[in-house]
Amino acid sequence: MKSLLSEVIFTRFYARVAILFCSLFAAVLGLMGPFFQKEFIDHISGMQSRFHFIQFDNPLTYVLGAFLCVLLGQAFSQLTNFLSMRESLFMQKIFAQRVYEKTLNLQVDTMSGRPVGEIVSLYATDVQGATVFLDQTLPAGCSTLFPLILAPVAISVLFDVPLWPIVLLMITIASFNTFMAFRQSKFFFNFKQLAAERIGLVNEWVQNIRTIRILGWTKHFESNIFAKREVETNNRVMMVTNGQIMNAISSSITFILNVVALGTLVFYSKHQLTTGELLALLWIVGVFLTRPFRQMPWFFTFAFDSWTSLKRLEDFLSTENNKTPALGSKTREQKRDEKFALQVHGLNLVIRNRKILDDINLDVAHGEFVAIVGEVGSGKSMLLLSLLRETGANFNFYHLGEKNALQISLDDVRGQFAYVPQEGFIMSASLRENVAFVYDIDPDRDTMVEESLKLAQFDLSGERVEKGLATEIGERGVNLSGGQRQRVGLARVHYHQAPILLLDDCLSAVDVDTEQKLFDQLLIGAWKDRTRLLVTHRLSALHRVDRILFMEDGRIIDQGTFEELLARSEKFREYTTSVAKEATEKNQSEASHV
Ligand SMILES: Nc1ncnc2c1ncn2[C@@H]1O[C@H](COP(=O)(O)OP(=O)(O)OP(=O)(O)O)[C@@H](O)[C@H]1O
Repeated sequence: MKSLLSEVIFTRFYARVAILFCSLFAAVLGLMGPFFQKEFIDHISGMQSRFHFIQFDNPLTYVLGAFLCVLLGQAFSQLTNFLSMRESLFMQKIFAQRVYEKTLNLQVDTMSGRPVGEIVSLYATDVQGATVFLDQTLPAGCSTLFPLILAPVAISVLFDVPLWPIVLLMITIASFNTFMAFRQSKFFFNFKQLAAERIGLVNEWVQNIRTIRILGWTKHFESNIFAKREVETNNRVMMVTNGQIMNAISSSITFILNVVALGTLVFYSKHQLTTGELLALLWIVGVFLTRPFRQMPWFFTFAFDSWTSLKRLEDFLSTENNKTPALGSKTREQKRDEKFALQVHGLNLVIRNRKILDDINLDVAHGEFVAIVGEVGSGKSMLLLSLLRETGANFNFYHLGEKNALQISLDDVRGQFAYVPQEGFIMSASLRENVAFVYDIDPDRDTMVEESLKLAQFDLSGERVEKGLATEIGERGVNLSGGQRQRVGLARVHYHQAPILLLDDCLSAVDVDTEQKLFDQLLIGAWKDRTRLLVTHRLSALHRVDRILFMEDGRIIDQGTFEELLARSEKFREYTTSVAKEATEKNQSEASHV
C-alpha cells in the first residue's frame, strides 16, 4: 500500500508547491520591510550607512515600500493558510471516504476484534489529525523554516558579523524544541488512544445503560470509567505542563536572541552602526523572528501528532479480511444439480486459528424448508453468514441455482437471499421504510407493505403504532419489543421476495400462538415455494420442516426429519431433552414472575 504520508505530500503536488512559494514570498517580503525601514531612517537622520539596499530620492517612498512589503507579506501568509486548509479538507474527504469503505467491507469475523470506539475515533480525530500535516505542519514549517534560514543571512549581510553565534543559538533552541515536541507528541498519542478507549466504553455503557442499572453493575462501570478518566487526566496534566514549558521557552527566546545578536554586534562588528541599521536589527530579531521561534515547538508537535494519526489510519486501512486457507476437503468433487437452490461443499471457516465451521456440505432443493439446530456456539449463525459471504470462509464448491457463487459479485450473492438476523434489525425510520428498506418510498407500495406486516402478524391497529405505517420506529421513535422487531424483520423478508430465506432464530421472541400463526401463514404458507433455512431452538418448529441439520462444534453431524433423528441419534435425543428442559424452566420462571 502506498504510504499515506506520500499521498499527503504528493496528491495535487502543484498545490503543495504553491503553498511553499506563497510561504517563501511571505518570508522574503517580511524581511524586506526592515531594509526599507533602515533606508528611511538613515535618509532622514542623514547618517551614512556602509550598506545600501535600495536608494530613492523621496524618503516617503521607503515608507511606502516598507508598508507594501508588510502588506504583501501578510497577504501571502494568509494565502498560505488558505491553500493549506483547502488541501487539508480535500485530503480529509479522501481519507474519510477510504475509512468508510474499509469499515463497510470488513467482514463480521474481522470486525469483531475492533471496538466501535476505535473506529469512531478514526473518523472523529485521526482523519483530521492526519491532514494536520497540510493545515498546520506545512504552513507552520514554511513560516518557521524560511525566516530561520533567511534572517541570519540578512543579519550577516547587513552587519558584516559572523553567523556562528546566532546559528549556534538557533541549533540549540531547535534541538531543545524537538526534544520537547517529541515528548508532547507521545502525550498526544496517548491522549487519542485513551479517548478512543473511553469512547468505546461509554458507547457500550450507553447502549446497555438500563440493563447495567438493573443488574446493579452501575458502580462497577462508574469505577471503570473513573479509572480511565484518571489515566487520561494524568496524561493531560503532563501534556499541558509540557506545552506550558514549550510556550515559556519560546516566549523568552526573543529576549535571548536580542542579547546574542546585540552581543555579536558589540564584540564582532567592524564598523559603527547607524540608527537605521540598529532599528532594522531589532526588527529582525525582535519582531520578524518571534513568530517562527514561537511556532517551532508546535511545528514539531503537529508533525509528530500527524504522523501518529497517519500510522493509525494506515494500520486500519491495511487490515485484511479474515481468510480461511483452502483445506483438503474430505468430500469428492461436486457437480451442479438443477434441482438444488443452494449447493455447498467443503465449506471451512477458521477464525484466529480456531475452526468455526468444519467441512460443511449442504444441498438444499428449490422450495425446501430446512431447520438448523445445535447447541449454543455450534456454528449455526456463522454458517448463515458464510452463505452470505460475510465471513472469510473457504468453499470447494458453492452454487446458488445456476450461478457459481464464488465467481459472481458479493451484491449478486446477497441479492439471492433475504436474511433476518438473530437480534432483528430496525433503522430509525418509519415503519413503512423499515419494511421496504427504502427511504421516501412511494405510498403506492403501501398495499404490499401492509400485506407483508399482516402476514408477519404485525397488527397495525393493535401494536401501538399510532400513525400506522408512518410511525417512526427505532432509536429516534417508538421502541419496539424483541418480538415486534422480529416480526418487522419477517415482513421485510416477505416484501423483498428473494428466492432463498435465511432466518436466524427469528421466532425466539414471539409467543407460541404467534409462532403457530407465523408458521401457518408465512413459513409454510406464503413462503411454501421458497427455499428456507431456519436456525431455531424451538422444538415445536422441528415437526414442520422438511429436514433438520444437526450441528455440533462447527460440523453437521446428522440430518433428517425430526422422527428420523429422534429414532437414530442419541445426541439429538439429548439435545431435544435439554432444550425442552430449558423451555420448561423458562416458562416456570416467567409464570412465577406473574
Ligand atoms: N464475529 C465473530 N468473530 C469471531 N468469532 C465469532 C464471531 N461470531 C461468532 N464467533 C464464534 O463462532 C462460533 C460459532 O458461533 P455462532 O454464532 O455461529 O454460534 P450459534 O450456533 O449460532 O450459537 P447460538 O445458538 O448462541 O446463536 C462461536 O464459538 C463464536 O465464539
